[in-house]
Amino acid sequence: MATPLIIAVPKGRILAEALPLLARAGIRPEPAFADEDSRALRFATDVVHIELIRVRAFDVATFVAHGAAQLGIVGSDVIAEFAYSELYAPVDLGIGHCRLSVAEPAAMAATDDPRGWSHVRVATKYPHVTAAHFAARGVQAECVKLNGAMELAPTLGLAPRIVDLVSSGRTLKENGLVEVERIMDVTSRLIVNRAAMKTRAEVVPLVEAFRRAVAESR
Ligand SMILES: Nc1ncnc2c1ncn2[C@@H]1O[C@H](COP(=O)(O)OP(=O)(O)OP(=O)(O)O)[C@@H](O)[C@H]1O
Ligand SMILES: O=P(O)(O)OC[C@H]1O[C@H](OP(=O)(O)OP(=O)(O)O)[C@H](O)[C@@H]1O
Repeated sequence: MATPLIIAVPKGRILAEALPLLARAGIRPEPAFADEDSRALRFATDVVHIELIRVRAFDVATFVAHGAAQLGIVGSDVIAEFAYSELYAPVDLGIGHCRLSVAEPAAMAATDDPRGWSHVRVATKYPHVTAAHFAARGVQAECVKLNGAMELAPTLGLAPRIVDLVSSGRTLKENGLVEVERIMDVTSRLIVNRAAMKTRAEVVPLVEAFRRAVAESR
């Protein structure tokens, strides 16, 4: 029997936006895939030999980089944070729009000038992107790694600033923070394992199917 082709898809907010794109690319998973209450992690699709796995957003890149999955759907924030050389990101899927930004308490921002920073202490889920961003402009960044709820860090004294994803800005506002610097714009991408691109004949036609699906949805 042929080895199945595995596509890694993040659970959470991207899943809902990814399902119509997958369908347009000709891949319809078994119903349990869209059911967030299901405890299954590996799902059949209506395409023989194509299976989906549902993993955490940050783990999609790791599964694909190591060849455990051949393709994946993941935010460009995650791709930038890992910078795996084994990953190729050929299609911008146009979903999961947000931005990665530096934020700080509104009272602090009133008198703060980012051009005067020489050292910053930052709470973030993105220590590598954060350090590289600040290093590029000669600022040393000391990062406190968190996996969520970064917005709590300034008021609780963990770090005066945060680097986190912003979309509507509601989370910042409700926690008394304001955006002071934008690091990158983010959308979700189709990622492919570079070796699989060469060794699995099904990969290139699938990439083209996703490209067409995105063009049709515009
Ligand atoms: N507010 C947002 N608006 C749009 N896209 C977002 C937003 N927040 C996150 N994303 C995108 O969705 C991806 C997954 O984010 P999500 O918040 O679902 O993951 P998470 O809850 O942090 O994941 P996990 O629980 O696995 O740690 C991010 O990597 C980013 O690309
Ligand atoms: O600007 P907004 O529209 O408020 O969106 C920003 C929020 O969205 C993301 O979190 P998410 O809602 O995914 O929660 P989580 O990180 O705790 O999973 C991000 O980490 C911010 O907290």
